[in-house]
Amino acid sequence: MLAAAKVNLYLHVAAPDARGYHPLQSLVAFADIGDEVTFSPLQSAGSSKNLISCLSIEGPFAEGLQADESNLILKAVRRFEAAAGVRVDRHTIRLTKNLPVASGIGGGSADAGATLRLLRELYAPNMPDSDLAAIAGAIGADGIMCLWSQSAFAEGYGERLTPVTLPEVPAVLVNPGVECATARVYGGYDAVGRFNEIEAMSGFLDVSDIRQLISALSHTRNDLQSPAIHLQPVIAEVLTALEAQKETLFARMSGSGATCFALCETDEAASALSGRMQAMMPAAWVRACRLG
Ligand SMILES: C[C@](O)(CO)[C@H](O)COP(=O)(O)OP(=O)(O)OC[C@H]1O[C@@H](n2ccc(N)nc2=O)[C@H](O)[C@@H]1O
Ligand SMILES: Nc1ncnc2c1ncn2[C@@H]1O[C@H](COP(=O)(O)OP(=O)(O)OP(=O)(O)O)[C@@H](O)[C@H]1O
Repeated sequence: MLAAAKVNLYLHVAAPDARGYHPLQSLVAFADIGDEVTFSPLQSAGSSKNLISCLSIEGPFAEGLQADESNLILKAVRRFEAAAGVRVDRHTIRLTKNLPVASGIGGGSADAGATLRLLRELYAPNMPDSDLAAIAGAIGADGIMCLWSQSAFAEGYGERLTPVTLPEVPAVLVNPGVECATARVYGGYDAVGRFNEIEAMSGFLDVSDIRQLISALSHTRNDLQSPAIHLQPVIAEVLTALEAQKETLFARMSGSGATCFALCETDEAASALSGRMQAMMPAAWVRACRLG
């Protein structure tokens, strides 16, 4: 099951509430690339004594991620077991970690979301969407959007979703290989103390092609881009490099960073841009994809 990368096409953030959480408004889209979560039946049902041993992690970003209770996949399993009143003991879980960790494209939330979709299918097919969403939302602010992996306006703290139809857009994702801890980036936004208002955005409801999308995006921001650059200045280098390329129609950082995205007219343009960015930044993670 694909655990699709999430891209915040824009992200408007208001002042924190009493708990320190930030009301926001974002347009999120999902890529056709991501991590892979696979469930395999155990040889003898019920033979797993310890679920920790049932999660294995492989792939280019496996290193540094623990296959223990700190992993969002096992957090999803635990919460699902409690909500459904079942024991998840008939399968092993394999995560192929293709997405960089703590990179603003929701990898951990997407892994949890893919896990929950598979768990429902295999262990509680009658569980309503609302129950599954409640589990995903308890795991993180991006949990519900990454559970459904559908383009949407996200409001509230990221949990209130309005589906939106976007054109499929060729894109390039670039992560410079530095981690951005979400809480630190929000903390940097608070430290500056210049908070934006969140206005209703209607310009995206009838977007049918990439030009209209970019025109609507030009009136928006990612309010976390500046505090993320303050923490990791290399993000500004990525954006400058992307903006200087002829294939780039629009470039911005996603989420709390450090991954940046460029939107392109065609798949060929995205592929050419991806190749050139990788040559310019050999240590970076660079991928051409489609957002939709
Ligand atoms: C930046 C975004 O990715 C945009 O979609 C999200 O707002 C963050 O989503 P996430 O990574 O799932 O966030 P969580 O794991 O729930 O929270 C991490 C930390 O981010 C901060 N946080 C998160 C969401 C939000 N609306 N306001 C916040 O201030 C809190 O300090 C929290 O402790
Ligand atoms: N399966 C997982 N994949 C990635 N990170 C995980 C996973 N399980 C736990 N984590 C922890 O969660 C934290 C956030 O990782 P993640 O990759 O989801 O961040 P992100 O891409 O910045 O997400 P967002 O865009 O939602 O802020 C990391 O510090 C990581 O150690």
